[in-house]
Amino acid sequence: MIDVSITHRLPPARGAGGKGFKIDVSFATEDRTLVLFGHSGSGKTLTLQAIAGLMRPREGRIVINGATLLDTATGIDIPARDRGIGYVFQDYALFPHLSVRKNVEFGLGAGHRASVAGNGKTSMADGAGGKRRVDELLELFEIDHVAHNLPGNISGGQRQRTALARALATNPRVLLLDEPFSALDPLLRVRMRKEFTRLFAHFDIPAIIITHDPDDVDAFADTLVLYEDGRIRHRLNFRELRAEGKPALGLLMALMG
Ligand SMILES: Nc1ncnc2c1ncn2[C@@H]1O[C@H](COP(=O)(O)OP(=O)(O)OP(=O)(O)O)[C@@H](O)[C@H]1O
Repeated sequence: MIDVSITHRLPPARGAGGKGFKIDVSFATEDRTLVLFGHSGSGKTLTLQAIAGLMRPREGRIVINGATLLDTATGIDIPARDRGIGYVFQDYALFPHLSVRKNVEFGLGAGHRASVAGNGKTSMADGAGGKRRVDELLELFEIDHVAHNLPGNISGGQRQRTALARALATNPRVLLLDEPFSALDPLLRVRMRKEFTRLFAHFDIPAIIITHDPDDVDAFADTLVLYEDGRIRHRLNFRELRAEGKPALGLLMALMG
């Protein structure tokens, strides 16, 4: 269950005119994959940052699978490192000086901190268990043969798999993916979408995905939230629309005008 409600106002950037930016969004779903869709600058990344604890909204409540990560009304604000979030940034944000293996291992350390903070999941950071877990992830993501390479010496798809493996190593409550396929060429995008579908089913973790690409929406959205200028303009239940044989994507395109 993902339940998010945030309100915040950002002042205009220094030297820039205008009113700044106001975000006021609220959505909840029991679905596994929620897609945030909308024009550039509509507030999608700010939403992920607030969920991850990287931005503190003025008012808000964020509950993931029963765990309250933020509730400004009651003063709850779990620190980012203890939220149990697997965040894959648009540019993957891999550590360039660490091997693929060490990047994934880093995730294990974060997972350990989250489990110490009491997210109810088993810790897997230590000793032989940790090494086994890293081996499993490297194999599952088909990056075991490049485990000792630096991120600068692997392909775009391998970089993306490394970032996802690192995020999943934390044993997260939820995955946050910011335009996960935008850095890939079109052919690789098609392949990685198929791989992600397989991996999502394997891990069975709720995911919130930001995208500008209707093909991502088609591949992943159970629920779709359409952002416009810091607000939610529409919410579509893609799972139901698909089940009813309705042209969900056509409906979305019509709504986008
Ligand atoms: N730290 C900040 N200070 C001031 N304004 C900011 C800051 N971060 C984001 N903004 C503004 O907030 C608005 C929403 O930004 P956000 O990054 O959430 O958009 P987005 O929907 O993710 O866009 P994109 O699809 O291009 O990534 C934008 O107008 C942006 O300029």
